[in-house]
Amino acid sequence: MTNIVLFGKPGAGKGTQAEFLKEKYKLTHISTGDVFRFNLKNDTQLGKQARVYMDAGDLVPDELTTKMLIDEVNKHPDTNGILFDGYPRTLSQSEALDNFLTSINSKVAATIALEADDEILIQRLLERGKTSGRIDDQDEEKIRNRYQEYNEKTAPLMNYYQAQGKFHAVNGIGSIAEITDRVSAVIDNL
Ligand SMILES: Nc1ncnc2c1ncn2[C@@H]1O[C@H](COP(=O)(O)OP(=O)(O)O)[C@@H](O)[C@H]1O
Repeated sequence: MTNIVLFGKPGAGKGTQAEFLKEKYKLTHISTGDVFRFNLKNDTQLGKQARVYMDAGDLVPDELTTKMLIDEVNKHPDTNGILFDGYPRTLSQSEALDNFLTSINSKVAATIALEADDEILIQRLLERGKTSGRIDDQDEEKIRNRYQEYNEKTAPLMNYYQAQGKFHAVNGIGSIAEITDRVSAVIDNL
């Protein structure tokens, strides 16, 4: 299994790149944000528990998120590899992911970060909010809260993966195809 973690701030383009990369490398794309939104829409137990956090732009508690993630991975026992999008987002999640992957004789092959400037990203999200219907993209205060969550809880993961020699940063500004090429160059060298 070639498992790739796509890393980046809200709006960095993880979901967009994942759509191309999953086809190109025949990977299973798991977006925790998408899974949560599906549960919200269908008003499941999980959706009910996650809603207050998501609507505020806060992270959903680790225990709930990790359980959901493991359930998703277990739905694809024969996959070539998973493209993780939006997970892990805290140190506890990265440790949980490593422990889980070890338990199935696998590991994270690489973490690839899409890098872009905050102000550009906030504008992108506000644009997305006009058409996507996502409550968390329509209010600048909620967006800024997600950046604060990212800076406090997610940014430290860069060191975690750097220490393992698995962290690769890619310039996230450019055309979609250019960025896919940059990410592909990293994957092709693994
Ligand atoms: N790994 C995670 N841990 C905790 N909460 C998460 C995680 N992934 C997604 N969420 C919740 O779902 C929301 C939307 O996630 P996502 O679609 O990845 O949005 P974005 O990257 O645009 O902020 C997050 O703000 C958070 O509330």
